[in-house]
Amino acid sequence: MKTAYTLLITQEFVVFNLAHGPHIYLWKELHVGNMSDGDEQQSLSQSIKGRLQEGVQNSVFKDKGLLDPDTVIDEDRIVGRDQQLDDIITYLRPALQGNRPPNMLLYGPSGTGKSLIINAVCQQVQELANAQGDRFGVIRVNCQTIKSHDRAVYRLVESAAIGVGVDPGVPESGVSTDQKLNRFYEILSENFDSVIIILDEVDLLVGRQRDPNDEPAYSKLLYQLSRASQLGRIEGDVSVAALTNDPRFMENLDGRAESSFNPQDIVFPDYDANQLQAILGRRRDAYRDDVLEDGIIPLSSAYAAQDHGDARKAIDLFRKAGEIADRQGEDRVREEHVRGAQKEAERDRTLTQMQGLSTQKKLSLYATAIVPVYSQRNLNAVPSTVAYRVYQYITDILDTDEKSRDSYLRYMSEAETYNFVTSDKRGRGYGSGVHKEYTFVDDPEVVAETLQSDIRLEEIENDEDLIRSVVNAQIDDFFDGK
Ligand SMILES: Nc1ncnc2c1ncn2[C@@H]1O[C@H](COP(=O)(O)OP(=O)(O)OP(=O)(O)O)[C@@H](O)[C@H]1O
Repeated sequence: MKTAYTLLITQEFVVFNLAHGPHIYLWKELHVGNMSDGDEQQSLSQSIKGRLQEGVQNSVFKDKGLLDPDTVIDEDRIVGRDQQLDDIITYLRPALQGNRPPNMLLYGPSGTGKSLIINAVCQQVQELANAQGDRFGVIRVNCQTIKSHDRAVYRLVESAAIGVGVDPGVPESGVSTDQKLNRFYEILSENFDSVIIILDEVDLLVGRQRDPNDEPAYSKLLYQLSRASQLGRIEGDVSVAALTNDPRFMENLDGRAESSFNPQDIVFPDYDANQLQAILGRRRDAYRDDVLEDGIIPLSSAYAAQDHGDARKAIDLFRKAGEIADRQGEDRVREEHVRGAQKEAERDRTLTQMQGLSTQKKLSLYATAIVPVYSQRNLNAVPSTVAYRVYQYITDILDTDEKSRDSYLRYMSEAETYNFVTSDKRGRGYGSGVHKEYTFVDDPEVVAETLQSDIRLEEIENDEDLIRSVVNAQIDDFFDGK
């Protein structure tokens, strides 16, 4: 039965004048469900459920998991990489014949399939080994966030222990690294005939180096693991597969580590736009039938190909475009959604990289970015002279410190090392000298927008027309002036 009441809603309180006196609720509390036994609550739940279901039913995705960065895909979705597959199959075959596979070094830029291919082959070896009654194990550790050699050893213990369902048997701290290493060898000896240790992003395991000449942690670890196997400190066969983006990785290894690790190299080159299209094509069924416009896969691939052919990036764009379509309640994924996804990705990258810059550096970069954005001419490269004058004008309206032209050039060199811009020197004809010009790696509009909110430049929003005319006056002066 419904209760009769009158309602008074203020900004913060809701007053129910019930028969037995007023009841006052905080408006916020009420929103999260204080009327737990009322019809209103039921209809609110129904409406939330309805909206959730509507979101699921109307989604453009059929199997979004296929575009999840961590999904292990079936073999039939792997495109190309035949040479790398052949090599790794050849190197790992001995594991099925009672012999030790060689150590391996897989290198290539990020998103080129290193983890995918090694994991796919290891999975098959594991299935075959199980079928013939051999105990083959795979221990994976991503070294990206591991800060020291000791921590890396503990992570190996932990990963091995979880894999075989035993207690790590050593605490994370309070015992020596050697004790942890011994426990690791013990777990391996007791549980496996053959083991592959996959060290992903191995070059990031640098550890605490007091001196730049100190041996990096990865060098020490690779030495220990390869020696332990050679010296028989582990009963079964142990091989290490190290994955890295750094083609010069071996140059940084200590001599002893280099000679005991002594890996077989497997190179993973960049993908081109056609290969990326094929990779996305095999995951097309992540989407419902007929929701993808024709240009979606080529455009996502083209953007990712510009960025050294990173398959992860192509897949991310392909997924984010669908997420944008869903957010906008549209039933088709259009090219505009891919462009939106690319802008979001650039904005994220810009934001992350900008965190290290000081306000003056950000201002210099902002002044440079708005030149092509506001220019009436088709301007790809920004002359430093124009950008510096715009910088001066902006510091003037903001009433902030104005740094010298040399400082501005220095800040921009730093922006170059962060890969926001590339620079070139260009002559302006006989007797006119040489000037420096900057080209933005990402869309300068995105860089300018991101910087504008980051350094709270809202106060110059009102001066936008004025700044636009200053930019164009400076450009005209530079190109047409004497
Ligand atoms: N040849 C391929 N066929 C199908 N999918 C691929 C292929 N190469 C890469 N991918 C997909 O791209 C994404 C990135 O691949 P992967 O993680 O293997 O790259 P990586 O080279 O190990 O990168 P990183 O160096 O950053 O760790 C994964 O989702 C993977 O499934």
